[in-house]
Amino acid sequence: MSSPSHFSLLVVDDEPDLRTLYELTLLREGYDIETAGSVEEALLHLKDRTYSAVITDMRLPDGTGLDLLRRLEETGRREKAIVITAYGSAENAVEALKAGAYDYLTKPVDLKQFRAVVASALGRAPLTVPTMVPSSLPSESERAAGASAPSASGASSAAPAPARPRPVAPAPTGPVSAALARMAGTSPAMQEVRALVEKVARSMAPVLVNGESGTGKELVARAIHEVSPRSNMPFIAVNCSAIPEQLLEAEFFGYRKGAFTGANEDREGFFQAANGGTLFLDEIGDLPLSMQSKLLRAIQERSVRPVGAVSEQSVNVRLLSATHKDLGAEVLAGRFRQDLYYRLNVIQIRVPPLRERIEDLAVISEQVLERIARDAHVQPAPRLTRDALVHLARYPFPGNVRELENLLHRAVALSSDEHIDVFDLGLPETVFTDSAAQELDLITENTRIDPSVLAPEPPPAPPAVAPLPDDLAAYLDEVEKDILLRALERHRFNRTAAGASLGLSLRQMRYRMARLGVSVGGDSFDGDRGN
Ligand SMILES: Nc1ncnc2c1ncn2[C@@H]1O[C@H](COP(=O)(O)OP(=O)(O)OP(=O)(O)O)[C@@H](O)[C@H]1O
Repeated sequence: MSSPSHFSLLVVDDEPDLRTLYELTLLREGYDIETAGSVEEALLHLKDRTYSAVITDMRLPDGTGLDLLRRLEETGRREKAIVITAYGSAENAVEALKAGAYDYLTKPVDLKQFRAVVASALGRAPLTVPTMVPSSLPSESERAAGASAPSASGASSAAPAPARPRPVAPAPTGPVSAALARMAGTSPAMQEVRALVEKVARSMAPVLVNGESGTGKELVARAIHEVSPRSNMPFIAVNCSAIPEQLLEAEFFGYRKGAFTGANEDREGFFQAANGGTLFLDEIGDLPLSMQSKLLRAIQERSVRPVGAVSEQSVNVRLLSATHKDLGAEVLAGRFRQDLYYRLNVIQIRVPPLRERIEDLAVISEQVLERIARDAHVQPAPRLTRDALVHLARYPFPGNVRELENLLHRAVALSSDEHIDVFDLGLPETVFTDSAAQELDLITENTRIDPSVLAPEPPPAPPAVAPLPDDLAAYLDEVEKDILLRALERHRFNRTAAGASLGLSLRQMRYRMARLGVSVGGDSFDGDRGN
C-alpha cells in the first residue's frame, strides 16, 4: 500500500478558516495538499496536474461542487471526489453521489469522519479492522459450504434464509468479478443491470436493489462489492427478515459482556464485521420501525454503539440493501421511515423477473447446468432438449432464477442420460395445453434461443404414410371438427377466442360449428353469447 505522502489532495472551499482546518487535518495525516477558493481556481489547478482526490464544498462563489464533479466526469478524470454539503440538504448529497462523487460529508464536519472518508477514498486501511467474531458468523467450514451451495427450498424461495450473515472472504482472482461472471443473460435488462453495477461500484453511494424473490438481488450486491475498491474487505450479507426483533440491535451493533443475560463475552455486530467493506441488508423492508431509526443513526453518524458499551465505534461501511417490496408504498403506509428510504435509495437497481427477460432462459439454464455438473463432478454437463426449453419458456417462474435452479437440480437427478427432456422437468400441466409445432416455433423465435446450448434434436421420425381417404369431404370435415373442438377446449369454450386463435371471426366460427354439428355443451359454457 502507498504511503500517505504519495497522495495529493485538492481542497476547494471559499472560507479560509475551513480551508485551513481541512488542510491542517490532512497534512497531519501525511498527504500533500493544495487548496482553491472557487470552481475556477480549482479548474486551473486541475489543468496543471492530477490529484488522488478532490474535496470540495458544495456552495462556492462561482458555482457548486456539482459543477466541479461534472467537469471531472466529462473530462474522464480519475480523481475521487468528496463533497461537503450543508447539514440537512439530503438532496444535494444524493445529487453529488449520482454525479459520481465517491462520498459526501455534512457540515459541521466531524474531523474523525473526515479523515476516515478521505482514507477510504484513497483505498487506505480503515480505522479499525475487525478482530472479534460476530455472534452469528458461520464457521470456516460453513463458509466454504455456503458460498455456492444451491438452495434446497424449491419454489418456496420466499421463505427467509437463516439470519446468519455470509462473509465472502476471497477477493476476485481476475479482473472480472465472480458474481458478475455468474450473472448470465444478454437481454437488454441484464445488460443495463451489469452496466449499472460497474458504474456504481466506484462510489460509496448506497444502492437499493429491487426485485421479486429469487431474481438475483444478492448476486447484484455481491457484484457491486467485488467490482468496488473494497473487494478485498469483507462482504457481509444479512437477511433482515430472519432476525427476531429483540436481537436486532445486538446483531447489528454487537454487545459487551454482561449487557444482558447470556452475553458471556464481547461480540461484534454486522457493522463491525463489515468494517472497510460492504454490508448488504437483504429484505430491508421487513426491518421494524424501532430498528429503522437506529440504523438511520448509525448511517448518519458513521458510528455504532454496541449494546452495553459506553462509547461509540467509528465504522466505515458501504451499505447496499434489497427488497421485494415497493418501499415507496411502505413509506406512504407509514411502515418505513422516509428519511431512511432517502438514505438507502440514492441509486436504485431493478432486477426484472425472469419472465420479463425470457430470452435469457437458455443461457442461464446452460450456466446453471454446468454448475450442477461441476459440483457433482459429472461430465459432460446435461443439456436441455429443444422441447424442454420451449416448455420452460412457457412457465411463469414465480420463484425466478432460484426456482429455475431448483427445477434443473431435480431434472438432472431424474433424467436418465445427459439430455433433459420435458418430462424430467416436472412442470405443471398448464404448460402442456397445446404442442402445436407452429406455437413452439413462435416461442423459440421470441426467446431467441441459441441452438448451440440445446441438446441436438432426435432424428425426425419417418413420416407416417396415411392411407388415402375414400371420401375426401367427410375426411376433411372430421379434421376440421377435431381442430374446432381442440381450440374450443383450449379457450374454455369461448367461441370468439377459439375462433380468433384459428384466424376465424365469430360469424365464421358459428357457421362452421353449426355445419359440423359442434356444440359447446349448452349456454352455460358459451362465454361469448353476447357477441
Ligand atoms: N442472471 C443469473 N444467472 C445465473 N444465476 C443467477 C442469475 N440471477 C440469479 N442467479 C442465481 O439464482 C439464485 C438466487 O439469486 P439471489 O439469491 O441473488 O436472488 P435474490 O433476489 O437475492 O433472492 P431473495 O429475494 O430470495 O433473497 C442464486 O443461486 C444466484 O446465483
